[in-house]
Amino acid sequence: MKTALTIAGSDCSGGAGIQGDLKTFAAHGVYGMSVITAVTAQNTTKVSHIQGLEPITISKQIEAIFDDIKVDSIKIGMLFNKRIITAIVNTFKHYQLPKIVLDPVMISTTGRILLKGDAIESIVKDMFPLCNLITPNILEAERLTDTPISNTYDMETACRKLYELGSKNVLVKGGHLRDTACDVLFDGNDFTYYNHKRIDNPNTRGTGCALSSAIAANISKGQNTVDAVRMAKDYITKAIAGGFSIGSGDGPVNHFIER
Ligand SMILES: Nc1ncnc2c1ncn2[C@@H]1O[C@H](COP(=O)(O)OP(=O)(O)O)[C@@H](O)[C@H]1O
Ligand SMILES: Cc1ncc(COP(=O)(O)O)c(N)n1
Repeated sequence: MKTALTIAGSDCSGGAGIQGDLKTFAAHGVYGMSVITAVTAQNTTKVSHIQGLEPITISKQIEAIFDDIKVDSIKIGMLFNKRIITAIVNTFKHYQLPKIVLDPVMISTTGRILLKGDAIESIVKDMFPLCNLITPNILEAERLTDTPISNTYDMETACRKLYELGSKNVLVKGGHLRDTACDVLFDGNDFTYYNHKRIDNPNTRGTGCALSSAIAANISKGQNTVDAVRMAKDYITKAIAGGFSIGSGDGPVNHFIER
């Protein structure tokens, strides 16, 4: 059985974060494990509370897993603050790491800041160079490159700038574009486009979390990055088409679809 580890925040309502990641791993037939960075109280309408965990609690979770179990890939999501990032990076130094897929989560769909301002610099400096792939959405790519993005040409430019920050591959996600849901991958030489039609379904909570976890799961199963992203994009497209309403806000994507 292949394994995958998510290092992310808890979403008690089960759509995004650790809960969405573990559902994605399970749907891929990969044994999922989790290191929780922060506990959020959130639902389909808002994030009402965030408690970042103490760095020692995060380091100890990482050690418990790596001291005992082979980890075939890591997905990283909500990191919340600089102390948490430093703890993870320092603990990582003791282990041989598998490929890392990092979703630089900054703001929830419901509008709450999930990454403090001073943490952005640490992610870029200390984490990006450890990554096989980073998967910013348009807003995150704009913030990280300080450049507005309104089309796929701008996405390519952002990919080039982000690549210089140290990750081996960059995927800029186009879920926030108006007409298409086109994602652009850059490996330092070539661009790969993953172009799907936009699906008209508001139930898209957890899309970014599910996409990055699906990529990690595919990498655990031996896929290269280009194919792992292609398969994950097919997965998320179906999961969004099957997204359903569970509360008064936007509902979650559906991991229980026929494949
Ligand atoms: N309405 C949609 N129809 C089809 N694909 C979508 C839609 N919204 C998002 N996606 C896809 O879902 C994935 C997550 O993208 P995005 O929404 O940009 O990220 P995030 O959840 O981090 O904001 C990407 O592959 C994106 O293209
Ligand atoms: C713990 C956690 N991690 C990530 C997200 C982002 O997901 P979304 O963009 O769907 O709000 C979230 N809302 N909560």
